[in-house]
Amino acid sequence: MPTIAYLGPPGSFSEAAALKVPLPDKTLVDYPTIPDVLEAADLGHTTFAIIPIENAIEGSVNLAMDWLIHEVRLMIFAEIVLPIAHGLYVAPPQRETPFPQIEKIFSHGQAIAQSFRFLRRTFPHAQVEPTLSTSEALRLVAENPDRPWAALGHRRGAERYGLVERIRDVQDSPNNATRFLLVGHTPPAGLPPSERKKTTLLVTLGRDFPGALSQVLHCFSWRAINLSRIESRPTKRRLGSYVFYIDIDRGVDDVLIPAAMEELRALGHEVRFLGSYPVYEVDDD
Ligand SMILES: O=C(O)C(=O)Cc1ccccc1
Repeated sequence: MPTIAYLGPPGSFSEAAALKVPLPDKTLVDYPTIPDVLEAADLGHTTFAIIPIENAIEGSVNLAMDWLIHEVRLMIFAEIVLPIAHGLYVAPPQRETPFPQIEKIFSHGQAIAQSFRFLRRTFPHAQVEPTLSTSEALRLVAENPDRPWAALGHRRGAERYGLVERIRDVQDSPNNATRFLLVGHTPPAGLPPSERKKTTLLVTLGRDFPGALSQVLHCFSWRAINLSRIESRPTKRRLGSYVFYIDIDRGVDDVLIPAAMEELRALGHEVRFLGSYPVYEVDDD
């Protein structure tokens, strides 16, 4: 049975995304950090890993992107788009603690960023402290019931740790969603067909010259290859040098995408193929 590494402990959004991977039999294994999750799959401790890569409000999850780009050699096999709603949870003894007396609010940096307006307005005096995951924050609050603390996280995660909901839907946009990637070394058998597909490439400019990026984009545009996302991340070799993470809004074909990659290489750019994969938009139920 395939195993999927995810950012734990149980009750995280990553777990909710992993549960939605459309493979009939799977076992989930939790790890404490995103690098640990990716390394588990890279070293073969698990068959796959699932990582959050981009959020509708906060944008890229840089740690996940950078580890995927630089530290492991994994391919992308599927994308799961999960709606994200955060609630504010407290331990049972704090169910009536007035908001101005809540001293600390814990959560993952992404969840804090996705709820920043709410936190500033409703808890201007609270100390906001980042944790490795939202479920880690929920657990911390549950383990310290006598402290006037709260956590932002997933409703089902909060139920698992016996917490009480004080406010629901605190994220700064009702359409909040996160893209998760399923990555591994060997493609899964039996993923169902999807309406949408994507292809992801990493392009590093060979050398910098006026119009270098425009040249790269031109290789796609004249072939009518539509890009749905382009992000630059540091190459980490020196300041000011970037790798472009490029999503194409369709699956790889026999002619146009391979030709674009060949042309980019002939022009002296580095190209890495990260995968061509189905996109599943799921409900969080
Ligand atoms: O901390 C979690 O629960 C995660 O899985 C990371 C995350 C945090 C906030 C939104 C989406 C993913």
